[in-house]
Amino acid sequence: MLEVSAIKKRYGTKTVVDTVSFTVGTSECLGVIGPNGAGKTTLFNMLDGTARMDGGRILLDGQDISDAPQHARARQGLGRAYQVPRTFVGLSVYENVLAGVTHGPGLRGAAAAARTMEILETVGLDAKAALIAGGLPLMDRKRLELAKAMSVGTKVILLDEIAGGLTEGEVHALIEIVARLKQDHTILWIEHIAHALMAVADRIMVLHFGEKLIEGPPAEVMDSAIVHEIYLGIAVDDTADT
Ligand SMILES: Nc1ncnc2c1ncn2[C@@H]1O[C@H](COP(=O)(O)OP(=O)(O)OP(=O)(O)O)[C@@H](O)[C@H]1O
Repeated sequence: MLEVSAIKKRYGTKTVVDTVSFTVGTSECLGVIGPNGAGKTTLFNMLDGTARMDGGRILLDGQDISDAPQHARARQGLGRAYQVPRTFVGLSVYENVLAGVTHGPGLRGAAAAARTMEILETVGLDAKAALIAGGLPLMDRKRLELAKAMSVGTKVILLDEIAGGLTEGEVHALIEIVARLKQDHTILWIEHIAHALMAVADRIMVLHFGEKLIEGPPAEVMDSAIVHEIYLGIAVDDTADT
């Protein structure tokens, strides 16, 4: 569904994403981790068209979207949920999602209304459809952020550290929603909360100074010497003695 080949981004003389490639299929979740400044957000910005690429190619469902503007990528089914929810605070929960299904997949009338309610049910907000978004507690704002990403992202959803700031119980509820979304979407998830990624991701990719260091099954990647080294500062040679 998403095929990324050798994408690159430079700011001035600094290469912040360096020749990164990966593919993610439907009903798959690729977790993305890496220390601060590793290039994770810049990667997402290139995927959704917020940042221009300096090289490489992105195929979405077989179509080359490398030069497509952000709104065109949204129309082709790519949505994104942000760490700090970007809700329209003065609109209702329902109107926030309706705006997405209208502008993304371009639904109208009864079809748009039905899709909006279906999405709200998926994230557990159907009973709160009429409430004003700005008054929701944090977990419900996260649910709404996911709903907005779904409203546009009919095929691919980018999740940008959505579990931040939640209680342990809320993180579990979020994991369940993401697992539901995964059934019929392609998901990329940047997340610092490791157990959330371990629960849903099929593979994890590690970025460091813009380069992809490793990609593989979650347990294998999290136990790898390279991850221990970059997160805990334990040199690979040292671990051999312990
Ligand atoms: N608009 C910009 N102009 C110049 N440099 C930038 C810009 N955006 C990001 N960078 C630099 O690119 C590098 C990668 O940043 P990025 O935000 O993608 O990292 P990250 O892995 O998402 O980090 P974090 O986990 O802290 O969000 C950093 O060195 C950052 O300072």
